[in-house]
Amino acid sequence: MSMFKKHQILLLPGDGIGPEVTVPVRELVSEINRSESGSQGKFQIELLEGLIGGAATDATGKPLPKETLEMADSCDAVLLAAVGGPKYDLLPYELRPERALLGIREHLGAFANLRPARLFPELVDASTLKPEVISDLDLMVVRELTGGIYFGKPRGIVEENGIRRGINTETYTEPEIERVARVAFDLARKRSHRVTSVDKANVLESSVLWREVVIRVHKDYPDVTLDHMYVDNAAMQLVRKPKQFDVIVTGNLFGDILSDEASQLTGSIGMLASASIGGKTGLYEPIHGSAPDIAGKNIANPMAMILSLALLLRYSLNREDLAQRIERSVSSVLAQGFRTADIAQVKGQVLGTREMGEKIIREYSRV
Ligand SMILES: NC(=O)C1=CN([C@@H]2O[C@H](COP(=O)(O)OP(=O)(O)OC[C@H]3O[C@@H](n4cnc5c(N)ncnc54)[C@H](O)[C@@H]3O)[C@@H](O)[C@H]2O)C=CC1
Ligand SMILES: CC(C)CC(=O)C(=O)O
Ligand SMILES: [Mg+2]
Repeated sequence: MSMFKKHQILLLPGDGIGPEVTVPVRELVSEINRSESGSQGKFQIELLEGLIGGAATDATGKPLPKETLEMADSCDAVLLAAVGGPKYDLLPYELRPERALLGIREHLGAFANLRPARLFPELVDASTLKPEVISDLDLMVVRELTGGIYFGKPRGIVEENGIRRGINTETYTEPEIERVARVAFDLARKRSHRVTSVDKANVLESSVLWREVVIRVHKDYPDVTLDHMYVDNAAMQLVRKPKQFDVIVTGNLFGDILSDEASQLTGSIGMLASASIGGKTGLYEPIHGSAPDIAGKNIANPMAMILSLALLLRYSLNREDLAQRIERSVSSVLAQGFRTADIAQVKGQVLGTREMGEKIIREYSRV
């Protein structure tokens, strides 16, 4: 009988391109298990699957079934593809797929969303910026994930005197800011010791407090340089001179927007993975959504999802070696000239989602 526990990962394919980009992950996990099963091999992964988003609503009437949360709690990590789609857009907020996404992040306590934006050298031509501005780009957006305006109360649509009003509330507490700031400063220590805190402290009290707390926490990190930037300027600076940034720490809404912007610097949103940490169980997701415009066509880029598995191995399963092996496999396939449609603007042979997944897995078995 086996003497070791398999690492359990809960896979949540979700909606739109979610199930498509999940296929290569299942195959890659099989390949990892195969290559780790040697006589020294004590490392095996068991994939469980669950429902979330529109797929869960279709099957159970609820976007975030209790069973999904129970499975998430008992697993070592969760890997979620994407949720949402036009079919669900008119549902009330509590029943929307996006509510389920926020719900699982909150349930897991995954308050720090790390969104690395690293340019694979092979994709310099796919970036929207000139090679001299963009080459070697490697920045990290640390986005607060379980607070801010996506969660603040009051929220809703009310009617007063026949006029409807949509309400959302941006709110941050000191402990919420402090804990995510610490994650950013700790990360900066492992990188180039620079943090830019992004806020809108010229008009928002939540940002005034954000800035105050970040400055206070910074006192514990004298070896790290801290500067502050308003979010409108940061959005501009990201496309003007992105290499001025190393770690960006910011709130939920600003981080959501800035990381999608950063993805274009690296070629495509189909390339960027994320890790949401801070709770007992880590949550890993590509930064993209369910991309209904390309769903079901076998053209979505599976690399963001595959690279999210790499982050899971790095942060939750403590296997930096396997994370790097996946990243090397992606690099190597790109170096051979293979592209998915979203990164094929300039050159390369265009592969479908499945075929790109197969290439990366074959490469993984070699590198
Ligand atoms: N984490 C999640 O589950 C997220 C879910 N959403 C939901 O997804 C749905 C669509 O939202 P959008 O604003 O269109 O954002 P999106 O990220 O799904 O798509 C934006 C654009 O990027 C493209 N794109 C995204 N992922 C790609 C990939 N892997 N390969 C190639 N191209 C890719 C899409 O085709 C689209 O043109 C909505 O229901 C939204 O609420 C949006 C963002 C995150
Ligand atoms: C439902 C949204 C908050 C999802 C999203 O755009 C994201 O987390 O990047
Ligand atoms: Mg987003």
